[in-house]
Amino acid sequence: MMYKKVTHVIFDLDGLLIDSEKLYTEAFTNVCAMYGKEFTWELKKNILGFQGHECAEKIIKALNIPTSVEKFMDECRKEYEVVFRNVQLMPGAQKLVEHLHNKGVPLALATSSGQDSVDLKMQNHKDFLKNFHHLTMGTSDPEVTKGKPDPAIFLVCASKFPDKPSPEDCLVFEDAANGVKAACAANMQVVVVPDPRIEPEELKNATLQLKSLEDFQPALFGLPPYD
Ligand SMILES: O=c1[nH]cc([C@@H]2O[C@H](COP(=O)(O)O)[C@@H](O)[C@H]2O)c(=O)[nH]1
Ligand SMILES: [Mg+2]
Repeated sequence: MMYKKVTHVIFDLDGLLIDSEKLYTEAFTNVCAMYGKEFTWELKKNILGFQGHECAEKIIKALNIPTSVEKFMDECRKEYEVVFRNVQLMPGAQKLVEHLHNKGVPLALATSSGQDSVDLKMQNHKDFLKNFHHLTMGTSDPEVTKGKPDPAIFLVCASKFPDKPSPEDCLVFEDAANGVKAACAANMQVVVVPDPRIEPEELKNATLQLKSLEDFQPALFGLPPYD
């Protein structure tokens, strides 16, 4: 078998389980436009999967926007209140997560976001969150000393399962290149479901690349198959 058997699964959130990356893009586009600047894919691809303050820093610097990180983030937060009212789950997310949970596979979330942001984005998906044993939020958790691509978030997340699996026992799902790097650095296998515009070179270390979560076959990693 090409893939190693796992017992625990860790999911990224934005762009992987929920269709929020296009909403972040909408928010950033609007805030940049207030400064007469254009938020492009070239910029987006460099901030994908990073923590909020890192995104703000990179945008301000790249577009030479005359403002502070704090002010820019405040302006973004106002946009988030609007765009995140109706966040949709990604195709296949509910089916896969509920299937694994119902079969007794321990699941967790590891997101670069913070608590406020997760509360806002998941306001209509509270039942969905009950499938996860715990959430590790990079921006809110002091144990996560560095954001992705550092492996800290995945190692901290794995350590919060009661039976303390080793990294090799954990399978990560990601959409972003820096998340793939973080998972590899944590010594975990990683399934990537990327934005199709990401260069293949950036994802070459992923264990498996899929177009959609709907295409995932759990048995490949020794997980219970769909009935
Ligand atoms: O306060 C913020 N939190 C999160 C993001 C976004 O969230 C994504 C990371 O979240 P996750 O690790 O769940 O993919 C990033 O791509 C970024 O677009 C952001 O912009 N601002
Ligand atoms: Mg993501």
